[in-house]
Amino acid sequence: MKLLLKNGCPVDSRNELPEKVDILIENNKIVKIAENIDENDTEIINLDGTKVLPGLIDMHVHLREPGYEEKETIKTGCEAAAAGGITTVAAMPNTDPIADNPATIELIKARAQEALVDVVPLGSITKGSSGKELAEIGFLSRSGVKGVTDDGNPVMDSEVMRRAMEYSRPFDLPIISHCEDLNLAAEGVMHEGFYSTKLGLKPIPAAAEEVMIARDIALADLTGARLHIAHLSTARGFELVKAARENGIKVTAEVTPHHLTLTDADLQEYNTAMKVNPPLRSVDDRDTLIKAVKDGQLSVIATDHAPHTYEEKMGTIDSAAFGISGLETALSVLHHYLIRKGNLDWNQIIELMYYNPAEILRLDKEGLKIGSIADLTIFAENESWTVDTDKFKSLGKHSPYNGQELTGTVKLTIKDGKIIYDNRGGQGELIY
Ligand SMILES: NC(=O)N[C@@H](CC(=O)O)C(=O)O
Ligand SMILES: [Zn+2]
Ligand SMILES: [Zn+2]
Repeated sequence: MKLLLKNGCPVDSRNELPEKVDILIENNKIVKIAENIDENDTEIINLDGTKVLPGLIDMHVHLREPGYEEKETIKTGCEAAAAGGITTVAAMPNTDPIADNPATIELIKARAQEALVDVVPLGSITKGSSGKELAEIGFLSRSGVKGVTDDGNPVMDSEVMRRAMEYSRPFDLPIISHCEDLNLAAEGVMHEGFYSTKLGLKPIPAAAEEVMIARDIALADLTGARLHIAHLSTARGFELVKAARENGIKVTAEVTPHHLTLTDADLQEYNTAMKVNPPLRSVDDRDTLIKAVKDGQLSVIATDHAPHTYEEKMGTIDSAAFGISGLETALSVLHHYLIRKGNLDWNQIIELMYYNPAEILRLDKEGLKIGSIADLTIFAENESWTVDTDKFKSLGKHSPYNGQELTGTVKLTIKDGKIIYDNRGGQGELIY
């Protein structure tokens, strides 16, 4: 099987490429990249100057299977990823059962074989993510997990976290930390500040995140572990990470598209689609995070795609579940709000959503290069679309961007040399 993509604008500064290229794909691999390729008996697609990116990696995705298939399944979550131009997702272990053992990892891997995109399993740090007793991190590593995390919960006990970090080292696994002091966060539902007072909603102080980041950095320094901070949301949290990196401590951090584009003021209409953990923060926090990614001081953008059922997200802010569906809007949101405004460029996107997550998870990714697996994302910058959660492939229908017009559209997603998502006619068709 052959596929020839003509006139694409490649984005990959780590491989030297002309401004416009043709890419020939044979079976599952890129076999030729050149300014002009003539080839017979092949399907030809003219990309008309749209962007060609290496297939993106989202290292923070809640696929919910096994156990919460009413929220999402591996199949539907991977369909949402394909529609978002993402060809690899790391699956969070807060399923039921928690992915704290090899059997559950094997089940996830087996079910993921039928899925449209690659699923990289993550295991939990502690048994049942209860924060009490370490999971069998060695066995998890042997069954193929690429990181460990109790995401959804912090590891509150510092001694347990220390031991987890020590155990992670011989397996070269990153510890992905959900930084939240549960005593400080208490029953809070939104960021503590002017708006929590104005709206009469229970607050979560920025310090609930910051004290745990500070603790984890101290423990990473003590143990030499690789620490990755999940969904960083505060300015001081960023300053802590930056200072630790400058001191040679092995810490990376990720930020979500929603924390880069929204703030606590967006809760004023009591829209539960804005309820997420960590909460949308202040303008100052958001602007600090934007500057951090712009300056290349943050490693990763990840969606923290956290789908829930309609019932779980209806009702009041107090009662609704934390979490939003992010896979299908991420790239367009980043383009619309950041790239278009000069706060981020395409090569940075590739660092943040491809090379850096690949390095943290130890995935072998070489970008747009002869011999690479042909996982590609084709993105049209000049075409707009209106977010309509009813049309989401994800079962999670809650997005803070619902109803918004975004500039920039995923046109095609190619996985292993095969088109898995075709949006050229605007229909957003999935192809198995
Ligand atoms: N981000 C969220 O608001 N929710 C996540 C948990 C998490 O990422 O901590 C979930 O699993 O629903
Ligand atoms: Zn989390
Ligand atoms: Zn999460």
